[in-house]
Amino acid sequence: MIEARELTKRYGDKTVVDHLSFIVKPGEVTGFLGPNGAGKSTTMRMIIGLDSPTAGSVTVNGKSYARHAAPLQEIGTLLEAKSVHPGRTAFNHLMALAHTHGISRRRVDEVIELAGLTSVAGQRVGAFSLGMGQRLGIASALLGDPAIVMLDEPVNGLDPEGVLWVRNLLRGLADEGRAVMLSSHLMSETALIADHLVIIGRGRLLADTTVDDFTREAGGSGVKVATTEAVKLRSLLAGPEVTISSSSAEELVVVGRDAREIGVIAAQHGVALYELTPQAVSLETAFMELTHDAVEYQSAPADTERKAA
Ligand SMILES: Nc1ncnc2c1ncn2[C@@H]1O[C@H](COP(=O)(O)OP(=O)(O)OP(=O)(O)O)[C@@H](O)[C@H]1O
Repeated sequence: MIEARELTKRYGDKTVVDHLSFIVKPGEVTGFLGPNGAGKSTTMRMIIGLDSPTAGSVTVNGKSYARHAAPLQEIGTLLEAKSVHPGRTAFNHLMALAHTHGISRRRVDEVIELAGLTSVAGQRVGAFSLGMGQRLGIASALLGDPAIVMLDEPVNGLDPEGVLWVRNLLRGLADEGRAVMLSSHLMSETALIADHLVIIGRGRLLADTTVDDFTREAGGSGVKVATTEAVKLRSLLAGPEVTISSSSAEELVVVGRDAREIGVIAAQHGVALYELTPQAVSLETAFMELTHDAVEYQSAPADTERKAA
């Protein structure tokens, strides 16, 4: 378990992480989301003691990271720009790490296989593609068989097969009872892997929720119905919790009744429908709306860019 309490980091007069509290629980995948510059990497660096908090605290399995005698066995991490000696082979890199923690050669072979690196284990890391480097980073994170796995942007640079592999691997690790935390700036990808979401912007907590709740809230913007009998259908669907708007003579947008209910009412009254479409908001759109005011690097709208060009 990771527990952050009022975690704060300032660089000069800039507050990069601002009174952030959250829990990463065993048996769950926690997605740590935020736009570029939100403070995700800084928070992760503080979790493993690479940066010290200006205020607040964070513990890993009940203690600060530095107080664990064998931290690799508590928390396995993949942080961006991890330093790996380019002249070493993948096998030697993992063996060197294993030696520092008394981890057996057998475990090194296991993680090489788990990460799909068997055929390239004897190759120099400097010649690795971005995707192979990510796999090696994940293999390193799993070396100590840790109860917590924390990965910064683990699908960066991976091809679709690699993305699927990470997704299944992380799901499997959580199902074994481990606490899994992964950062991302992609909501849709994270929603496929995570159970729990911690969303930050400008270092502050914007939402601590579940993927199910976030998806449900993002989806509730009505059902579009098209029929030649719009006036009749409007009165059939009316109700105290129902709002109906109309953009043309044959179209209604109904909020407060789902598509199934509307279809059944229309059929019972012999009203023919030629469209019945739930107006789902994409997860990415909902995420962008949530984080909009907290985006550090706003891009100009596309048409402004065109005019400027
Ligand atoms: N050593 C530092 N000195 C000064 N400012 C820093 C330092 N490290 C990070 N920052 C600033 O802190 C903010 C948060 O950076 P951080 O890398 O934690 O964000 P992030 O959410 O991981 O972003 P990204 O998705 O782009 O990786 C940024 O504005 C960054 O410029």
